[in-house]
Amino acid sequence: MTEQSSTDSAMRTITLASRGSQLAQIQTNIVLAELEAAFPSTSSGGHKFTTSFMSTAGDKNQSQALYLLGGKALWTKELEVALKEGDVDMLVHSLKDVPTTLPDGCLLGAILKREDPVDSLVVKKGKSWKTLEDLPDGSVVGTSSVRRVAQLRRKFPKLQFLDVRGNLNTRMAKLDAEDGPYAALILAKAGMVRVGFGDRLTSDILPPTLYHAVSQGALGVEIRSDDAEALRLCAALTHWETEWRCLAERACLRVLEGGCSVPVGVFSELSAPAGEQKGVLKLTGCVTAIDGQTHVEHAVEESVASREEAEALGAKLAKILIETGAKEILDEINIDREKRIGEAKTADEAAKIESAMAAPAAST
Ligand SMILES: NCc1[nH]cc(CCC(=O)O)c1CC(=O)O
Repeated sequence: MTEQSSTDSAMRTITLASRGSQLAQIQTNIVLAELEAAFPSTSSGGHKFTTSFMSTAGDKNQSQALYLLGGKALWTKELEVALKEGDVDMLVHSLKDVPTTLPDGCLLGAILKREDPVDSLVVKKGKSWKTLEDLPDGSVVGTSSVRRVAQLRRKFPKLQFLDVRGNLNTRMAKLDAEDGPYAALILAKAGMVRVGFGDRLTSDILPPTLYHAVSQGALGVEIRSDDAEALRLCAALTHWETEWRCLAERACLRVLEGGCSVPVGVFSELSAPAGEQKGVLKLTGCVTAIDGQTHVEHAVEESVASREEAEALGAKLAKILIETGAKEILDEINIDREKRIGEAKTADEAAKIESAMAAPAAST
């Protein structure tokens, strides 16, 4: 450690890092701007903030289906190595891509105010369809999320769902390609709005038609557990209502995971009296079989006065879902996973399926 950083923390430069995609860079710059506004530099010093962008396993492999890729830390693992080594100080993530259990030595320092968490429809350029109901029978809808496919197969049995990969620009190009297969895509509204594609969204797909992913629309900042200075800075970024909702949603997913990737959807609302840090949290969750045949849904509602109480409510919802049918869905997914691992031709392929199917990344 240099003398400067050990004696004068005000002079420390804090490096914010993320993936290098356009969306990730925009998100990191949102956090940068908030930090610079909250901690302006003064003539006598103050904080310096800078950014660093890196590509991850998820970025490098855009041809394989998400569920066949490297497991739950697809987007975060390489960044966490840089964080732990001290090369960077804060990781800016889409919270929905952050595994529900963080590696030892890392913690979520901040959760920022959420954008609308809903999923929305984007239709091919030149088409006049606005909603899923408008699409002709047999239309191909692009999404790489098993959660969306599972829920929508039930309600739109005449539509076809097809994987679509790549960053948002790539996906939009695939949608609009004249000879491309897609009539429409389903994407998280938050990401589309952030990259400036908001005007392409033709309709929101709201619950109970489609429950969104856990933590969708929220940004999370991951830091080293022992970095007291980063934690102090992060406190200025956190929007407590979003934090409590997302911690409750993440607690629900953590209990449901039990080592397998599941199509989990949620919806949460927190009504808080003005000026007070407590409120009534209502959380709805659902688990849907991959083929869309079975669907379990439940809602819980309680007064909460702390993060821990919000998390406890999320865990309680998960237990109710497990008791009311989610267990059978999870068991079936596990049996399918075992079968696929058994059928794998090489140990390498088996390990790949094993880790990929332990992944919530596939359920986004
Ligand atoms: N799974 C990829 C991903 N991770 C975060 C977002 C953007 C939305 C968000 O911040 O929740 C997206 C794109 C999408 O699902 O359409």
